[in-house]
Amino acid sequence: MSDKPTDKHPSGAPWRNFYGRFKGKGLRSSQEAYLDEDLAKLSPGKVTWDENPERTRIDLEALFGGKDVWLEIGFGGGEHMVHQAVQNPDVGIIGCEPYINGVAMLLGKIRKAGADNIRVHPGDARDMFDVLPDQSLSRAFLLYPDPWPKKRHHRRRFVTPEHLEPLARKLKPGAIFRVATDIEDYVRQTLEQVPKHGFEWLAEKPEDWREPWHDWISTRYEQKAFREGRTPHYLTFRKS
Ligand SMILES: C[S@@+](CC[C@H](N)C(=O)[O-])C[C@H]1O[C@@H](n2cnc3c(N)ncnc32)[C@H](O)[C@@H]1O
Repeated sequence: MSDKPTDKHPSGAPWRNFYGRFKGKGLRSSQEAYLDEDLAKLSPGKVTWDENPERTRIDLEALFGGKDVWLEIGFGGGEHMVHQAVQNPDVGIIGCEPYINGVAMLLGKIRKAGADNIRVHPGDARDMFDVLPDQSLSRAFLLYPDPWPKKRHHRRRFVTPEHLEPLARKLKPGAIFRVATDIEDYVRQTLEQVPKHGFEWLAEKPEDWREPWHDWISTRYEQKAFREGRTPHYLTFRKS
């Protein structure tokens, strides 16, 4: 059975009532329109459901016609994802973000750029790990993940086995995983944890973290980090 996106939730309420979590300012009416009109069309959720969870998978061939597939985890306002989509029309990009205001911002940017190679999951990246085929992604981005600064909250960080193990399974051998963070202790945890999951840190010298990627565009969160005097770190890993 296939799960077709429809214009309305079965209850008749607009989809935006069911996506993500609301946070921050209310949505402008134009943003509500983006959510109502565009989100169902941009869903990666053409999942073939099966009683066996191992066979419940997204058909990426149908979604992107055989293009390389990249994943952005926590796209915030979506500026980086739209930038990459426009620069790389031969790639299909799936973005995950539970922050509904961010999803609405992204949809506005997709309309403006006219990008047709983005699909949006308005929720947790772990939902995608459940439905993506293994070894299907050639790139993943984790850009300024939530820092969880208190020590007792470090286990909530994305760079923990709970997230890294399924992410590693979804990446192809040779795939690239980029992590940007402005938190030194996050760098420590990333360099400690990510290599345990079959990734090699691609740094010729330790200070290579200072250089942004050649195709980088600064994100909203990075701009905030600069304003508050924090230093970005750019880490690149390759999946073995
Ligand atoms: C600090 S913000 C950075 C946003 C954006 N990448 C940037 O650089 O501006 C971290 C984002 O990750 C999202 N996030 C947190 N946990 C997530 C998860 N499990 N799956 C997807 N997104 C997540 C949050 O909602 C938040 O928008």
